[in-house]
Amino acid sequence: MTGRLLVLNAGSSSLKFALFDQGAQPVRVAAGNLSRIGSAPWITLRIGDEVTQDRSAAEGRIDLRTAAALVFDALDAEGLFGRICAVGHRVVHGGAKFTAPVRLDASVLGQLEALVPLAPLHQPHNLAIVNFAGERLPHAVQIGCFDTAFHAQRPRIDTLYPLPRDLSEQGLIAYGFHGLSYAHIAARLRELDGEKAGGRAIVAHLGSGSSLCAMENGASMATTMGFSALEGLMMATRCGSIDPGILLHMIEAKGMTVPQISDLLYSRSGLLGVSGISGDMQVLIESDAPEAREAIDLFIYRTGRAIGSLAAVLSGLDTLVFTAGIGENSAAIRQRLGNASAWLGVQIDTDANRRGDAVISPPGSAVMVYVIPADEELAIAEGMLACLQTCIDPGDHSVR
Ligand SMILES: Nc1ncnc2c1ncn2[C@@H]1O[C@H](COP(=O)(O)OP(=O)(O)O)[C@@H](O)[C@H]1O
Ligand SMILES: CC(=O)OP(=O)(O)O
Ligand SMILES: [Mg+2]
Repeated sequence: MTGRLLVLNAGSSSLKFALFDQGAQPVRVAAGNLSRIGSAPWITLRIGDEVTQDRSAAEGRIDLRTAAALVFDALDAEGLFGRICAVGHRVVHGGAKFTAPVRLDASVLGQLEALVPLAPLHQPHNLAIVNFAGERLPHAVQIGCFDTAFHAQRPRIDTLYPLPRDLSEQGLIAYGFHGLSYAHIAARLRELDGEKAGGRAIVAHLGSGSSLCAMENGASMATTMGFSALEGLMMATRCGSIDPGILLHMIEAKGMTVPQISDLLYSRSGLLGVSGISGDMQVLIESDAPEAREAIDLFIYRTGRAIGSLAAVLSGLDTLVFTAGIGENSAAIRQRLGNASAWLGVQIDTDANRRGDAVISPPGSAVMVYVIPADEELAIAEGMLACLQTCIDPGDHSVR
């Protein structure tokens, strides 16, 4: 009997999880999501095609370690806890060093801990979940797969900031994130379009955290997130790109401390900050408040502008892909971003978009527009298999 792979994908508003049978290719046997961890935690679990859990998971805000405990309990209750031989984790920041899946031993974990200040909404929670999984499944191998890895080979010019050279050499460069999602989308585009993989493509990963990736034949050429997961698009609670002069003003004129500024930029800005209501796009869409409307308008404006900027990197556009929570579920946001990108040749078929079809551009349009579900879990499971084959002896799970 083969072992099973448990995948844990901690995002800023959710803990997604999946169980795969180990084989030449990973075969998914169960999957679920503990969403809205910051407001009203809700868990869904699907085994095969059957939804076995779809319920409130806790009262009010929980941390990710608690979320992991709830997920482990849900798996246990369904009898899915045995046979897990490896746990794969989405680790948001791999820095300059970790550009491929790696076994999470004490030395690696120490190095990843040092990157916590660069991704405070994610990295500490990722590592807390690794520790938790190690306690609950002490015999399972733990493997980290990195959001930064997919972007590591992109042109150097896109990684540089116009700062003194010695700072770039110290690692103050743009890393880019959401790479596990982009790797999966690139693989799907390759299935749909062969080696061209959509040619000059922009992938819009619009979730709680949002970013864009410009791809050429499936390879990352440019991306909107940078040194940290703060840069680029306006997000649920993160500001995205702002004038760094604002930070100087906060420090000099307002006397704000580093933790106060960090809290402002990561947790009190974006859709939440502008609306004053919520960082959840669905809540804002359903609201009549003018502040909610303005927050959505700003999200569209800035995302549309960024699509234009990445199209300039690609010198044109053949393919546009929407993915992640907002990209997959909101026809209204897709329509508005399509309209904002009409000058690039983007057209949206209103009915196909409303139905959420896989292709939402009309036949014969200059730019193919797809909706492709994010599947970071599959990208992680594939990374785990590669790591188990290359760096771990399958016999005893010890490092070769
Ligand atoms: N039907 C919908 N309309 C608009 N936004 C939606 C819809 N469904 C989900 N979302 C948004 O998707 C976001 C969560 O996306 P997700 O990719 O799961 O985030 P993360 O992985 O960062 O936790 C939430 O902000 C939620 O509002
Ligand atoms: C990197 C990042 O922002 O991830 P998420 O969208 O899952 O919060
Ligand atoms: Mg996510």
